[in-house]
Amino acid sequence: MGTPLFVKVCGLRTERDVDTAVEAGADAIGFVFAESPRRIDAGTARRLAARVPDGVLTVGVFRDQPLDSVRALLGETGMRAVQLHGHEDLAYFDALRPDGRTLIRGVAVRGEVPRYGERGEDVLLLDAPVPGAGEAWDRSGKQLPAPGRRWLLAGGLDPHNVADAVRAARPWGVDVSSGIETSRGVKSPELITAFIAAARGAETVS
Ligand SMILES: O=C(O)c1ccccc1NCC(=O)[C@H](O)[C@H](O)COP(=O)(O)O
Repeated sequence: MGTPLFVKVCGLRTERDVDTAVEAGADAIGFVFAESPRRIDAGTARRLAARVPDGVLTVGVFRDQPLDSVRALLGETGMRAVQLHGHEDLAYFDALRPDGRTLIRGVAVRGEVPRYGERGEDVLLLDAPVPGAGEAWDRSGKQLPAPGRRWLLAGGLDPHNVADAVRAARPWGVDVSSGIETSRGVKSPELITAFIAAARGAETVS
C-alpha cells in the first residue's frame, strides 16, 4: 500500500455538510472567503471550524485579497491552513509562513503545469482555469509533479470520475467542490460521502 490519498472537500457552508465530511473521513475542509457563491463570513466559518476535530485540516480559501485582511480572518476563524488561489507572489507566501499554517498554492492550469515549491508552498493544488466551476482541465501531455510531491488534483472531479482520475494522474490528493453539489453552492451529504468513498476506493488499486 502506498501513501493514503489526501481528500479535501471545499466550499462547505453548513453544519450538516461539515459533520458529514468529517464522518466520511475527509482530510481537509475548505471554507471560501474569496468572491464566490460559496463565500461565508467570519462568524459562520468560526462556528463551522469549531466542529472539525484536530486531525482534519480547516482551510481558508482566498484569491488576491489584502494580506492584512487574510491574516485577520485566519486568526479570527482559527483556520489551520490557507489556500491562495490568485496571483499571490513569493513575498505574500513568505509573509504568511511564520504563522505556521499549512500553505496551499492553488493554480489555474492554462498552459504548462507550474513546478511544485515555487512559492515555498507545502501543497500545490492544480485546478481548472476557473476555480470552483466544475470543469476539468486538459492533463494530456502535461508534465505533472513528480511522485512524492504533495499536490492535489482539482477541477471537475465527482464521485463517478475521481477514481479513474486518481489512477491516471497519481496525485498526492484530490479536491472537489461542484461535484458534491446539487446546485451551485449547495452541497449534498450523499455526494460528499460518495466522493470520499470513491476517492478512497482508488487507493486500493495499484
Ligand atoms: O469555489 C470557489 O467558488 C472558489 C472561488 C475562488 C477561488 C477558489 C475557489 N475554489 C477553490 C477550490 O478549492 C477548487 O477550485 C475546487 O475544489 C475545484 O472546483 P470544482 O471544479 O468545482 O470541483
